[in-house]
Amino acid sequence: MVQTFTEAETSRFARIREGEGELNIHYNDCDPGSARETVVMLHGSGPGASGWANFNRNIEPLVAAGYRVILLDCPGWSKSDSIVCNGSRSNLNARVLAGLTEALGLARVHILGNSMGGHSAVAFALDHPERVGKLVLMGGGTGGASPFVPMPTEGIKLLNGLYRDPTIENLKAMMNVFVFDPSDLTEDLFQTRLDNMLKRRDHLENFVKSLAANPKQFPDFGPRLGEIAAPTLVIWGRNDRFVPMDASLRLLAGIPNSELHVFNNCGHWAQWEHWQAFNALVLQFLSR
Ligand SMILES: O=C(O)CCC(=O)/C=C/C=C(\O)C(=O)O
Repeated sequence: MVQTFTEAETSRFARIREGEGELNIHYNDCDPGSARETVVMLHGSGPGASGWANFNRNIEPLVAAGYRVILLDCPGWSKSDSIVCNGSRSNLNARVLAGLTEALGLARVHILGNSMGGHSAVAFALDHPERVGKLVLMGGGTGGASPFVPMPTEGIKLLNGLYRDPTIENLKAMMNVFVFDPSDLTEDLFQTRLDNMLKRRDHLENFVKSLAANPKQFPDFGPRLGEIAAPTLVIWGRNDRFVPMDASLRLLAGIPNSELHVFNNCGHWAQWEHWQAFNALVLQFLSR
């Protein structure tokens, strides 16, 4: 029988040191009870994003395969403390991930990062190589300009605009660019996402302040990708209008032990748009 989980029953908090203070960090812990390995999933930077919202189609198959799945809500999202990030948000998230894995006694984890989560996974792998098993980078992994697509991309412009003016119309405009086939997006999904956004206007305001303080929240790790020894699966949507597919080629070229899978007819949310094939791909990669 497939074990099912709810957000509420898996909801946890941990206090993580950051600088001179502490952050109250929310995460979901989906533990089958007999797991030998842990997969940490890191969400993207959109308004109202959370681990659960990004990865709810990916949790149960991984738990059914025996993995403990932890969904970290980065500072500035969901039920975690808010923060103004004046430096690298990729490295801030990596420090929080380091604190959480230490608090949970996890010496080594696999990391599945979506967009900003991918950038943060790479930052963590560069700072703590001994604590990374395998990496799955999906729609992210490094900042830096595309040689082919005008930046900021149309998707990022809509994302930044939504932070400034959080309306259902602007949310729909962003989400319709987010995925290749918007027909799968429901009014319920929009409303849930809008409710999550409006519950934490401090997150919205602080993201705008962070961008003003440092427009390059996600550094270009290109020169350091060769340091990553972890086996890495890069997954992208060919029709990604947020972080263009050529970023996947930079990751493939830079990370020595990496491979790339591109989903056709897929936007920026491969783990949601093609979830069955995505889950099978990830499980096969992790099991090797
Ligand atoms: O700007 C970047 O490089 C990262 C963009 C990003 O992380 C966007 C992700 C958005 C979501 O995952 C979401 O809104 O659910």
